[in-house]
Amino acid sequence: MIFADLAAVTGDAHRVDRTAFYGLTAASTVLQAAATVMLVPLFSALFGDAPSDAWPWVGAMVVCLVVAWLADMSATRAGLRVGFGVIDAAERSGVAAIRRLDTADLHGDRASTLRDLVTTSGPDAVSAVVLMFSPLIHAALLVPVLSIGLLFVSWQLAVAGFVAGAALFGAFFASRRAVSLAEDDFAAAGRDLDDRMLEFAWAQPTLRASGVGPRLVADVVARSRSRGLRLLAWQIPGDILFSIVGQLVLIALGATAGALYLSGDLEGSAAAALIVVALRMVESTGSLSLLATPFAATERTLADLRELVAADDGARPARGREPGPAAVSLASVGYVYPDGTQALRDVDLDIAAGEITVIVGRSGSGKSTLLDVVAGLREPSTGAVDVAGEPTDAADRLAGSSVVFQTTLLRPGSVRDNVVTDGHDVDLADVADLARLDTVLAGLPDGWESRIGEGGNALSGGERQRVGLARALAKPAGVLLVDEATSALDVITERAVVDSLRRIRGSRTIVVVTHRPALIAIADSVLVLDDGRVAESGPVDDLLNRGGVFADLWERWRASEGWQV
Ligand SMILES: Nc1ncnc2c1ncn2[C@@H]1O[C@H](COP(=O)(O)OP(=O)(O)OP(=O)(O)O)[C@@H](O)[C@H]1O
Repeated sequence: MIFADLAAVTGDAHRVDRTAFYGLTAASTVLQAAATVMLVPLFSALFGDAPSDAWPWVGAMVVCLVVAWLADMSATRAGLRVGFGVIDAAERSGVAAIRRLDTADLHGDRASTLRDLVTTSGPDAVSAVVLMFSPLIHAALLVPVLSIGLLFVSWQLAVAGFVAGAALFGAFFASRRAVSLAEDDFAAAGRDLDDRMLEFAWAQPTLRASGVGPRLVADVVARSRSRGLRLLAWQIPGDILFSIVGQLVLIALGATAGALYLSGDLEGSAAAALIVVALRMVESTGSLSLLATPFAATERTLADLRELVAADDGARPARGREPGPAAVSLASVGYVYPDGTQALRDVDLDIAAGEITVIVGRSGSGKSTLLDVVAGLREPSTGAVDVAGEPTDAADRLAGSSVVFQTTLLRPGSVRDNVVTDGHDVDLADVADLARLDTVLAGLPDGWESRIGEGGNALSGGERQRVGLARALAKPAGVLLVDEATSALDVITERAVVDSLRRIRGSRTIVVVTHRPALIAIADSVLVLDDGRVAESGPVDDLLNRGGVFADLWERWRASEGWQV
């Protein structure tokens, strides 16, 4: 339902504006209906024995119309504020959703829906609130209110008014339904086209060589065009149906008034006034015929936005709750990339809350993919991931974990901007101490306020990683994931990172992808991946004693690094 969707998208922050918008629009409609029905006594007085009796009615009409006009102006302002609430929601939740996008999503309709929502449909909804909701409320209320007013003149006319209103709304919803179905078809064809273009871009050499690619794209363009024509073809009968019903309503009301006049139940002046009332009824609902197409589009946009906002809210950590370390368990987790590469197969894993787990394995064995799944950056293709004993989806895990990536990207701004990214209350001194960022800050001209990143102070790889670690620690998440961050660190910084992980041990569940002995040495348990499967797992000493894959890898790393644990 479009009103419920608007409320869900704009939220509590716009509750007052929405109430003001609906209330003032309804008040204006009732006043306009009252002014229209006043034509009946006004005409009777004007053409009766004492025409001067018409003045009070003229005065009342003017008052009603002026107050209605003032209410409309205030309603428009409130409606615009609600519209801006829609844009805010589209931008905020759209950007959050784009940040959560998995590569697999690019090969479906999600990316193009998101693009439309953030760039066009969301902003279009600003004007839609005023230009569409107002006439809709107006038309929906005016006919019944006019019909109630007609009860004071003649019950037959009131009944005719109610029937006419029902017919006009029936015509509106029928044409809106037809347009909506054709639009779904058209949108599906558009998404198909997006998919084919991406597919063509990815697999160009093969598709070009086989000569199939251009034909596939041409076919899908032709399909999209034919659905576009079908959409047009549905819009036209919708409009025609509405104007036919409008004419019939006018004739029926005119005929009822004429019959009542001929039977002597209605004065001539009242019958003349009623023709004006009937015209007003048809004219106010007539604007609905033009709204069928944009209405269907706005309905879809608001429904999509509502889903987006709900997903975004779900991705936010519960406010005021300081998450403790959480157990993580994976059951039969598999992951297949869109190109068919099976990166994980049947992975079972139990990580106790507060433990440090290190994932090792040869290049391409699936370590980063596994970390991405736990981080909520990817949804597994099969299997399930539970956190703190609860089943989760990617959005839950994204909200409950923080990640240090192999390289830390800095955005233009201060060190503080780069560390405190989600507006949480953070003890910066503590974070700087834990991430060993204090020595980096000491070397910068303005400490936390020093500009870094593009156009700012250049930081070394090790310094960037410490900013990355501080950023991850600043997020109050129960799970900390580290993806080979130490490969970019010098030995001194690496020792500092190992030291900070030791110090936060127990306060978060930590999972590290690495092949560095210094990090492996602090692990409570090690998981060895091989071709996407768990080859071995257990405490370091057990695995070394077992003399399997891990013992082999360990010897090689130590030999190549000359590192003494
Ligand atoms: N975006 C992608 N699309 C398709 N295949 C991918 C993608 N990313 C990784 N892969 C493949 O998935 C498998 C696992 O990759 P992953 O990066 O998880 O391994 P890894 O153990 O982290 O490797 P490395 O140590 O080299 O970083 C590999 O075969 C890799 O080629």
